[in-house]
Amino acid sequence: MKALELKEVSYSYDGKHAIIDQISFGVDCGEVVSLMGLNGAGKTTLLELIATLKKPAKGQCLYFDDETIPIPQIRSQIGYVAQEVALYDHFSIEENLHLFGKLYHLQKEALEEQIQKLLKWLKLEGQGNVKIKHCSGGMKRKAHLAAALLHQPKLLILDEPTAGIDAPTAMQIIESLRGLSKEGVAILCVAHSFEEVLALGGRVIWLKNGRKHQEVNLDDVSINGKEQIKTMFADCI
Ligand SMILES: Nc1ncnc2c1ncn2[C@@H]1O[C@H](COP(=O)(O)OP(=O)(O)OP(=O)(O)O)[C@@H](O)[C@H]1O
Repeated sequence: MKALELKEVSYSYDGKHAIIDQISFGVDCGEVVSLMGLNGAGKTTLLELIATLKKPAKGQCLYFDDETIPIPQIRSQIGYVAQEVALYDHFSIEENLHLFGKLYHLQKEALEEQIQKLLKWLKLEGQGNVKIKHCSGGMKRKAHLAAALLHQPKLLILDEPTAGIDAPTAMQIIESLRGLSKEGVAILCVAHSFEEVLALGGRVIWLKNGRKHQEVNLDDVSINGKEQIKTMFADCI
């Protein structure tokens, strides 16, 4: 099943210049798709369109092969991790997760179970009572990811989930994401570096000036091929 299908989606902030220009692609359940592109290529805008925070000027975003699914229902099946960590500084990681869980209307026991599962899975065990303002960048990113996963979304949309964190922690997050995709979650991720894209596997789509510039399935490419691709797309990284 397709978790997401974009059909010639366009968007403009001023009604004149297309920031997103007729982009089409799909993401299957259990698939990982990375988005790359230079600053200003349109990656964040595209994710906001997919997360239903913006409406396409033209074209259509389809979710779960269902043309009639209403926006609240789409949102209940999407996890969106924006570039900025949006957690309450004065509350602990667990307190934040409880707050978000209530927003998703999760039952108390199920929420507690899900929080403990996510803390363990993201290697945050024993750190749940640390206030966000005392967390390292990596801990904040992981807590943000946990908040987006509380309601067990089928489509996960991530805007540079490893920005500003060290390579081993970034790789831990990527491993966790790969695990999720194996469980059937569709993942669309703006990647921070080509190394991360390679570690994530799946498909990579390069955006350039709001358009889909190139698309490659890394699972079909040899190690030498990956080096060639890296060189080939150096102007987009
Ligand atoms: N609120 C806004 N109003 C007008 N223009 C905007 C707005 N937000 C973004 N833009 C413009 O849209 C274009 C795409 O921005 P966007 O943030 O989507 O790119 P990006 O690829 O995510 O960049 P980065 O890698 O720097 O995060 C840029 O030219 C940017 O200046």
